[in-house]
Amino acid sequence: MTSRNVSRFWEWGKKIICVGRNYADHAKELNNVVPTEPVLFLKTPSAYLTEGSPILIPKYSNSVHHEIELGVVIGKGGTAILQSSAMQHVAGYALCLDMTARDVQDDCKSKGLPWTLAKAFNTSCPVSEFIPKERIPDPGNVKIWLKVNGQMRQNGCTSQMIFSIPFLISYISEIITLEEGDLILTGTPKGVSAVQVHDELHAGIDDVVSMTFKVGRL
Ligand SMILES: CC(=O)CC(=O)C(=O)O
Ligand SMILES: [Mg+2]
Repeated sequence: MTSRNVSRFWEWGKKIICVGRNYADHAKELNNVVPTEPVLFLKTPSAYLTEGSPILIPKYSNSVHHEIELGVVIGKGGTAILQSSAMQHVAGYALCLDMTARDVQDDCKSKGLPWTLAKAFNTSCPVSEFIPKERIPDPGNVKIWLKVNGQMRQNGCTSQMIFSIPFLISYISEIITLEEGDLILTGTPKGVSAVQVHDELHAGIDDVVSMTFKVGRL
């Protein structure tokens, strides 16, 4: 038994594993090919942000995009987890933002460089409160939405994911051992766009959870 409470997973310093291009409509809006295998990248724990503190646009970017995503919080670790038992490793969920310095990412892509500067900067992973798994009986069919200053920008459904949550847990755990407190970001639907200083981002999962973040600059 651990004395820590997974409902405050962002304080644990564990891994943030992100899946990219998991929605065909988003891959297409950025002129990316629709993948046949998951595209993975990482954020560091200093990317975590909870409500009440602002998202900070880094000095080196002029185009930071919002990406609303369903996050899966791991409750029981494992390596080479079978798809059939993958959901037993889930403690719950969180609504997450994969804030992305798109101009930097485009530059990295053109030079064949890794995406760390674009994806892993401090405050690049705002998260909602923890949602126990019982509150989302079918995580493969929930609506995730995001408004900027009251205007709907992203309004997708996790049923549009190319790779399901059990598949992702199994696939990732073959490569990277999953631990209690890790977070998997499952990709974003279409509608990503640049945010500006003083913007207000308001997002939700069906009627399960909502969260609000303001945007600032370093
Ligand atoms: C092109 C991307 O930034 C991929 C990504 O993060 C996604 O959610 O899709
Ligand atoms: Mg993303």
